[in-house]
Amino acid sequence: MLSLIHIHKKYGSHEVLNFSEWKIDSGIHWLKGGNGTGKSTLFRIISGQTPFKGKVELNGVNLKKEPVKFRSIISFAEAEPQYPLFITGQELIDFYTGTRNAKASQAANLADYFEMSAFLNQKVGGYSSGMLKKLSLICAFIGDPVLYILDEPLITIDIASADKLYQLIKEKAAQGKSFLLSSHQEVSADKLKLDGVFNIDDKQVIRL
Ligand SMILES: Nc1ncnc2c1ncn2[C@@H]1O[C@H](COP(=O)(O)OP(=O)(O)OP(=O)(O)O)[C@@H](O)[C@H]1O
Repeated sequence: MLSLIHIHKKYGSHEVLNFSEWKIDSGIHWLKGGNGTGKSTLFRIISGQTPFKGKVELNGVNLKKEPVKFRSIISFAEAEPQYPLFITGQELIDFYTGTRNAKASQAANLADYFEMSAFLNQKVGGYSSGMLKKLSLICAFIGDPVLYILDEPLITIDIASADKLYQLIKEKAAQGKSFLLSSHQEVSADKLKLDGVFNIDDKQVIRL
């Protein structure tokens, strides 16, 4: 499903990632690693958000050769989402719905599911960190991508929302969708059956 070949990533002279190959099949995958080991960097590479050396392919679609097609089949939720403070949640959702050719009803259902509907006409600048995170998760689930990349999806959201997120991931995975998750908290096996657990160590991605 996803393959990364000969990946090199530096910020200035600071090399963060350097490995020859990482391949994963479809399923739910969890990426571990201490602070600053490169999890977010790896996710940004796969989602086409940062320049890198190497090759990334998802279901045979090459990120560098077909960037628009590639981006249309992935969804990425940042660990710490940042949006212009003056837009409303609804405006952001409408943007995602439009660019992903999704139905407005899908976003409305997601907003209801995460109990965000009442806040969507407020400006994002007034949101709490948990509300902002839930908005980013709603946006990530808009459309019909192949792979969902959720960077630290559990931070700042309450327990009920985390359980809802687990449920949604399970439903999507049952439909054949794949997930790449990072979390400093343990993902308990009774909540989510993981197909792969990986660690970033010494610039490499290692299966645990
Ligand atoms: N935009 C950037 N410019 C310069 N250095 C960066 C940038 N982004 C990340 N880094 C550096 O790259 C390294 C990896 O950072 P990254 O955010 O990918 O780690 P992480 O594993 O996600 O960390 P955490 O668990 O703390 O969120 C760190 O040393 C960080 O300082």
